[in-house]
Order: sequence, then structure tokens, then C-alpha cells
Amino acid sequence: MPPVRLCDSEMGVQGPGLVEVRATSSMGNGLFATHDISRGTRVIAEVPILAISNVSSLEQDILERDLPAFCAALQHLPQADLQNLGHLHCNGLHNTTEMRQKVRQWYRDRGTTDANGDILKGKKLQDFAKSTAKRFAIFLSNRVEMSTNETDGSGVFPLHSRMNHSCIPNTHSAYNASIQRLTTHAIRDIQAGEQLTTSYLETLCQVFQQRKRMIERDWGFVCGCHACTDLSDEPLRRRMSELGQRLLLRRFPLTVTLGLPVARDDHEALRDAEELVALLEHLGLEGMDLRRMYRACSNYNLDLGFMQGAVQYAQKELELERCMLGTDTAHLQGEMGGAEFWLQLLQRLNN
Ligand SMILES: C[S@@+](CC[C@H](N)C(=O)[O-])C[C@H]1O[C@@H](n2cnc3c(N)ncnc32)[C@H](O)[C@@H]1O
Repeated sequence: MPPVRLCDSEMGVQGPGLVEVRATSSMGNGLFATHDISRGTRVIAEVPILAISNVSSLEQDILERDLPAFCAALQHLPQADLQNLGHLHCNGLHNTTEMRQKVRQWYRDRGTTDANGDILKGKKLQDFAKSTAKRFAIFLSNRVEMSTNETDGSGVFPLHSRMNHSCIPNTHSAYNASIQRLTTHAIRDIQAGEQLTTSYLETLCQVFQQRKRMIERDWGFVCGCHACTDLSDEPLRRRMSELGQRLLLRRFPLTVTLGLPVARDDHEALRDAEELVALLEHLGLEGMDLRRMYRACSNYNLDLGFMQGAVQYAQKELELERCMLGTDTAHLQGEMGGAEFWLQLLQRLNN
């Protein structure tokens, strides 16, 4: 997946230098707002330092398929990008002995030479392989999916890699296939000096212990965000988790026989979904969870024959989608997952 280098101003970033990288008190480096940033602003649109195609999340494939692709891509990386990559955060869990051995083998199989044209062997080969393995571990620690309809890939991005996680994030990032950039948008107003945060988790409708377990397992750190240090919102998170589970179970009716709580009909499911929307809005969690819930509410309204409600929730979803992704999202048009397509479909059904 070759990176396309385009000028930021063409990509809708509102003014250069809205952010800077600097040290935090307890999370290493982080990204900070240099100006007040209003909700919906595109803060970053960037190309990857390095990207590889057909990536996998399976441990075996990572070493057998992704590692060789990474080593090959690394050979063509300009010196400045190599340096930028080397400065990014590395989760030591990724840097294993097996990985270093595989890297060594990769260079040995190709008879890789040093700057003088001598074939790498012995200590030199070991050191070379060690630094490549560290770079691959950095790649795994920071990579972001760049999947499109045609390709599967992931890359490491200079600014996004500096963004710390929060269970109450103030930005949303996504790969925009239409402009071939990773974009980051403010999902609420951010004050100058405030840290920009994103969510590393698929869903935030989970209680503290669930989030802690997942972050420790997948990322190897203990979250120090506000929601994990001040647990006063936990009763609301618990309720969100229950509602999320009830709605999930509704989609898989067989599990009802296990006696787990589930909405009995669409009326109850709509009530659950609306309660979850209210909680997400109350906590300022304006991300993927809320977008999914607006769609769920729209769907339940449609199933119940409440066309006005279905359209209202679709409009909310579209407004949120634009805040999170911007409007240059041609890749979403004609896609069932795109809010504009869904709204148009409902409007056609209504006429
Ligand atoms: C992708 S990097 C983020 C940038 C990183 N802090 C740096 O210095 O470049 C992810 C790492 O940042 C730290 N981190 C991110 N979010 C955190 C949080 N909520 N609490 C504590 N540490 C966090 C962890 O060390 C994690 O492995």
C-alpha cells in the first residue's frame, strides 16, 4: 500500500500545528492541543511512515507473513523515516527471541550485506537482526488498520502513534480510504494545552475490571485515564455494559435458553438502546459505540413501523459520522455502513 503524500491543507486539516508532541507525567509522550479545538475539527490527516499489506492478527501469521513483509518494506525506507520509526514507543512484549531468530534467518537467506558489501554474519548479523526486530516490535506496538474494499493493510503513523488511550477519549481516528490518510477528529471541544486521547478498545461499554483486563492483555499497560482513576461513573458504565450485553444477546436468540437477560421484543430492545444512547451522551462518549447505537435505534424504530423515529436517529448518526470522519468520505457512499446511504434508504422508503 504505497503512501500518497498530499498537502495537509488539501486534506481538510484546519490550520497547521494544532497539536504538538510532549512528555506527559505518567504515560510517556503524548499529543497536546496547541490551540482551542472545536468539536468536529479535523486535527490530523497523515500518511504512514511505513505500511504493509495483508496483515494478520494471528500470532503465527505475524511471524510467518507480516515479519517478512516488514523486513522487505524496511529495506526501502528513507533514513529520516527509519529514524522516526525508531523513536516511537515500543511494547517490549512484542520483542521475542523467536522474532529475532526469524529476522536473522530472513537476512541470512538473502545474503544481506553491510555498507561495505560484506555479507552480514556473526555479531554483525546478530546486531542488525536485533535492531530490525526492535523496529518490528515498534510497528506492532503502534500499527493501525488501513483496510479498504480492495486491500487489507496496516501502518504506523507519526502523530497518531503518540496518542495515548483514554476510556473517555476526546478524538476519533480512522483510516480514510478516499484520501488515503489516517484522520483524527475532535469529538468534543478541546482546550489549548489539553492532551488529545483516543480509544484503543473496540467498545467502551465495559466496567473498569473488563477494560483493565483487556488493556493489560493486549497492550501491556495499566490505564491511568480519568475514568480508571476516578471510578465515580462506574455504576453508569456497569449499566451500559448490561444494556450492551442484552442488545447483543437479542441478535443471537439461542442464548436466551441459557437464562441470560435479553430484551423480549423490539419495544424492549428499543428502550434498552435508547437508554444506552442517553448514557453514552451523558458521559460524553461520542465515538463508535454511540454511532452503532444510533443505527440500532433507527433499525428498531423501522422494525416497529416508526418511520419518523428511524429517520431522526439516522440523522443523528450522520451528524456524528461527519464529526468523527469529516465529509470527504466517498468510500462510505453506497455502503450500508455509511450513515448517508442509510438515511437516503429510509427517505426513499418513506416516500
Ligand atoms: C501508542 S503508544 C502512545 C504514545 C506513547 N506514550 C509514547 O511515549 O510514544 C502506547 C503506550 O503509551 C502508554 N499509554 C497509552 N495510554 C495510556 C494510559 N491511558 N495510561 C497509561 N499509559 C498509557 C503505554 O505505555 C502504551 O503502551
